[in-house]
Amino acid sequence: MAAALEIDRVSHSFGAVEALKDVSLTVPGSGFTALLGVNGAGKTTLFSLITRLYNNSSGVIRVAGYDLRRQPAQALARLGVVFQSRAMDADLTVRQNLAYHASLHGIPRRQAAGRIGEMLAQVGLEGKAGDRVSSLSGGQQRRAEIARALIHQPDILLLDEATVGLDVKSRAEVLELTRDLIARNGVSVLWATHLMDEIQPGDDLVILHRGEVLRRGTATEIAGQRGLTQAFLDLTGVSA
Ligand SMILES: Nc1ncnc2c1ncn2[C@@H]1O[C@H](COP(=O)(O)OP(=O)(O)OP(=O)(O)O)[C@@H](O)[C@H]1O
Repeated sequence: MAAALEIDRVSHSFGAVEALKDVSLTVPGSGFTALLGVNGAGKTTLFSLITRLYNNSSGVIRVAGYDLRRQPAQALARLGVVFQSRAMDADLTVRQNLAYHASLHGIPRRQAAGRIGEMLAQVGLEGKAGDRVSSLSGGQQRRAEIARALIHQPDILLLDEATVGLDVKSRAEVLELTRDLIARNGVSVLWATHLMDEIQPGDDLVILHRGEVLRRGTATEIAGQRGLTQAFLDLTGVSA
């Protein structure tokens, strides 16, 4: 299976601050890849490059085989994103938010209506389509954002610290839902987090620290005998 995302030697600076230094990683065509790093590691900067909020001026980014710089429309069409900050219009209903997103992707209205129902059912929000986003709980809003991000059937879903600000129960639900979607939709996931307990032994794991990829492998390989917490501490000098 082709890689869902390939990052090859990507760097990015904000003036004198080198936010990403020669970053390379691959997200396989299916499954859960965790991008683990403490605050300031460069996770959001990397997501901003993948989504073209910033231009990548060095290295290559490929989404589902499409070069982001040369074939941006094709690449972005294969990408679904849940940003760290809330990104839905709180005064509109869930359905209106999703319909707007579907129209941006050129999905015909009738097809979009069916797809919205299907995705809301998958994230456990059936019956909430007509509710204003502002009336939903934080966890429900995140789930609606996941449904929105999947409306155009992307190959890869990026989630940037998707559980920040949620209570323990909602955090677990959002994470479990995301893992279920991999099995149901065959989508592949890049999950950026600073929380080690969100990572499972079989997950692919990339450790990003101060803009550099320190390790890539399965969580089990990286953890070794000492466990992931100690391995992270040994690698970075800080605890996640
Ligand atoms: N717009 C910006 N201007 C200047 N420096 C920035 C900007 N955005 C990020 N940085 C710097 O780049 C580095 C990486 O930040 P980034 O936000 O990508 O990290 P992060 O891993 O996503 O952390 P967090 O979880 O806190 O957002 C940090 O040193 C940060 O201060």
